[in-house]
Amino acid sequence: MPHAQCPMSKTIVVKIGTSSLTQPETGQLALSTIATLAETLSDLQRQGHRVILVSSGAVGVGCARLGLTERPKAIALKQAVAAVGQGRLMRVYDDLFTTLQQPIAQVLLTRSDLVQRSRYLNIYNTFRELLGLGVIPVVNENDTVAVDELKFGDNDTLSALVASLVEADWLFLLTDVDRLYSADPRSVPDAQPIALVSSIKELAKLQIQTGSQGSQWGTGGMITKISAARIAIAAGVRTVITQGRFPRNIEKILQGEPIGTHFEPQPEPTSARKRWIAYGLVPAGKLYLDAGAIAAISESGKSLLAAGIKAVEGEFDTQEAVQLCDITGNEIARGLVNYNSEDLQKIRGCHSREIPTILGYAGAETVVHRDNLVLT
Ligand SMILES: Nc1ncnc2c1ncn2[C@@H]1O[C@H](COP(=O)(O)OP(=O)(O)O)[C@@H](O)[C@H]1O
Ligand SMILES: N[C@@H](CCC(=O)OP(=O)(O)O)C(=O)O
Repeated sequence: MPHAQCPMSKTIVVKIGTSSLTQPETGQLALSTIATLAETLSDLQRQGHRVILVSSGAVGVGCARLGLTERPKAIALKQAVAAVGQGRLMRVYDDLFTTLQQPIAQVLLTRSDLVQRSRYLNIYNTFRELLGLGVIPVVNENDTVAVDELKFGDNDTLSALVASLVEADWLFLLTDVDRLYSADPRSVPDAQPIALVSSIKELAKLQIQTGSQGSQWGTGGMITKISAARIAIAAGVRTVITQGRFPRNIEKILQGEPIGTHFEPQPEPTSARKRWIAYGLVPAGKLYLDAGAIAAISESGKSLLAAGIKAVEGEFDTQEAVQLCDITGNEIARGLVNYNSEDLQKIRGCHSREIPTILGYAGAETVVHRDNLVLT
């Protein structure tokens, strides 16, 4: 979020996971970590930076409050527990930040808040006002009302979307390991630490193993942090994975110390509208493309034509978002379609000039125009 007054001031999004906010043995709050985090973020705010905290912990704290020893699996129970924990969590944050004279705000988001462009922009305006007022917004998913089909699912993704929305300079993903490794260091003792990932291409080459899940209370494990980093760096946000137990490291990292794993931002960030298409919208279907179409969209920056579509999956309307995949289902891009799924089933594989005869009307020449297409 640009700031007219001070060129040195940065927009910083910090995400802290349940594994750092709670003590692993008891599930009780890790008070010293939270207090140091509050001090660090308040100091950064006072130095002129704009700070947003994305905090997990509603479910973990709710469980501790209710004496539950395991993260609930049933959705209704999880939503009820989150309602207990979120209030408790905010109470703790507000006590600590108030002691430090730092106002905070609670912002609870659901996936559907980002789908509609007007709501997406509205959230942007709210963040801008809060940051302009010197407030630190404390963001979480609104777990109590979120439905499965429309969920961020994990706060790593949420924090990357928030960082992209506000065009942050930095995203810090605080967790219970000191950095990213070539494999899960808990199960692979000789896993190699990774200090720097300089591009999305390099990330693919590293072939990092992440196992299937995270710690006992965490949700996504390392895999969601890596995909969050991809979203953030595509938006031009420098991303760091580092240990949550030492929040003061955030200041050291900002001063240039090589702590944690750094992901360099893409030099030419994807435009705000394309970021909304790629990550704000929820794709309603999939188009499977042949090799020629993949080369055309990914190497030559061309629009997608019907001729390159091998198969169509899902039911969607015109102007909805779909995933563009290779024949095995790997996503390459996302885009807004100019035809609904029913019409696409009829014209897939056909030349554009045949479309009016097949459909009985002259539709768009492209299925996804390059202005509405974004490589993921
Ligand atoms: N390649 C990897 N490098 C580092 N940690 C990994 C890796 N793969 C899996 N992990 C695991 O991910 C865990 C952190 O994820 P998670 O428990 O979801 O944390 P949080 O609650 O901070 O979101 C670590 O405890 C670690 O065991
Ligand atoms: N919204 C959930 C957190 C989901 C989540 O991503 O948790 P974590 O892996 O600990 O960051 C909560 O507040 O419990």
